[in-house]
Amino acid sequence: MSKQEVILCENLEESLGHALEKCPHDKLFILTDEHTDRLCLPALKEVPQLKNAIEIRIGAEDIHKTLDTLASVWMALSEKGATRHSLLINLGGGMVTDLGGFAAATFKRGLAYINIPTTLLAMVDASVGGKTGINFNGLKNEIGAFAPANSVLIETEFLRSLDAHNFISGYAEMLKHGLISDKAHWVELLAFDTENIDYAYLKELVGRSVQVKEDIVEQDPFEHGIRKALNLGHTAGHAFESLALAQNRPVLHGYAVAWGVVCELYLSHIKVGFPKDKMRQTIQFIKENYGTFTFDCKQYEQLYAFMQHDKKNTSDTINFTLLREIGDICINQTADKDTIFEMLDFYRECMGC
Ligand SMILES: NC(=O)c1ccc[n+]([C@@H]2O[C@H](COP(=O)([O-])OP(=O)(O)OC[C@H]3O[C@@H](n4cnc5c(N)ncnc54)[C@H](O)[C@@H]3O)[C@@H](O)[C@H]2O)c1
Ligand SMILES: O=C(O)C(=O)C[C@@H](O)[C@H](O)[C@H](O)COP(=O)(O)O
Ligand SMILES: [Zn+2]
Repeated sequence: MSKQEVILCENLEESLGHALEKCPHDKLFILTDEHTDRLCLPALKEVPQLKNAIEIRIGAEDIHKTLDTLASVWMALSEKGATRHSLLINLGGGMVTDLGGFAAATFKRGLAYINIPTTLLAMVDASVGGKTGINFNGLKNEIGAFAPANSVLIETEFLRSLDAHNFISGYAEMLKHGLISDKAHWVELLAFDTENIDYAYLKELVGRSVQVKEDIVEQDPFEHGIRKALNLGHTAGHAFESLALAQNRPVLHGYAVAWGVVCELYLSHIKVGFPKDKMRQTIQFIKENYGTFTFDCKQYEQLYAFMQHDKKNTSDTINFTLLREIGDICINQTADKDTIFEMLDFYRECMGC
C-alpha cells in the first residue's frame, strides 16, 4: 500500500489546491453528508478547481453506513459519468470517509480519492490508514477494503461546530493512541480540559495523535501484526456497538471504544500485568466522560457471539490486543468464554450497571 500524504493544514484551500494538482482527473466529485454539506462545504468555496465539482450528499451517521447508501453513491457516480480517472473528495466524519473510500475503491475497480475529515474521530483515526467499508448484517465494517486516500487534509477549524458528544467520541480514539504509544501522551490526554476546549492546544494533540496512527500503519498497512494495536478496545467495543444497534439504541463509535477499553484494560491487567493504578485512572476518565453502557448477564451470550465476528480472530478463537504497560503492546492475545464473561462482570461492577 502506498504511503499516503497526511497534512495538518494551515490553509485548507491552499493545501487542497496543491493536492488536486497532484491528482490529475477528468471529473471531480465531492461526497458530503446532510450536515457537512451545510457546515463544512462552504469553507471550500474559494477553491477554483471545485467550481464544477459534482456533489453527492448522503444521510448522516452510522445508520447510513450501509449497502443501500453505498449503492446510491455508486449510482450517482455512474449516472454523472465518473470514469476511472475521476477523483472523489470525501468531506465528513468517519462515516463519510469509510463509505466514500469504499465507493472509490470499488467503482470501476478503483478511482483516486482525497479525505477531508471534519470530525475529531475522522481527523485522528478514520481518514488515515486506508481501512474503508460499510456495516453489514448488524456487524461493524463487515464489508470493506484496504484502500488509502491519495491525500488526507486535516483542518481542525472544522471542530468548532462539532457537538460535545461527537467531540468526546473522537477523543476516545485519541485516548487509545495515548495508551498504545507513551506515558507522556497518555498523561496529557487525561489532563486535557474536554469541557473548555483550547483549540490551539487541541491542534497540537491532533497532530501527535494522528502521528501515532501513521507510524503504525506505515509498518503494517494490512494488519498482519502491529496494526492490531490500533484495535485496542475494539473486540469488546464493536460488540457493544452491534448490541446497541440491534436493540435500537445506537451509540457513537468512540463511546463503544471507550467502554471496550475498560474491558480490555481489565484483561490486560489479569493476563499480562497492566498496572492496576493506570487501569483505574483510565477507567475513571472514561466513567466521567462517557457514562455507562448498560446491559445485564442475559446479554453475555449475544455479546460473545458478536465478538466471534471480530476481524482479528482466527478459527474459533477470539483475539484481543492487550497492554503490558502504556506503549507495551501485546497482540494476538486470546481469552476463553469464562474469562470473557468475567471481563463483562468486571465492566458492570466497576461502571455501576
Ligand atoms: N477507517 C478507520 O480506520 C476508522 C477508524 C475509526 C472509526 N471509523 C468509523 O468512523 C465512523 C464514526 O465516525 P465519526 O465519529 O466521525 O462519525 P460520523 O461521520 O457519523 O459524524 C458524526 C456526526 O457529526 C457530523 N459532523 C461531521 N463534521 C461536523 C462538523 N465539523 N461540525 C458539526 N457536525 C459535524 C456528521 O454529520 C454526523 O452527524 C464509524 O463508522 C467508525 O466505525 C473508522
Ligand atoms: O486503523 C485501524 O487499524 C483501526 O483498527 C482503527 C479503529 O479505530 C477503527 O475503528 C477501525 O475501523 C476498526 O477496524 P476493524 O478492522 O476492527 O473493523
Ligand atoms: Zn475505532
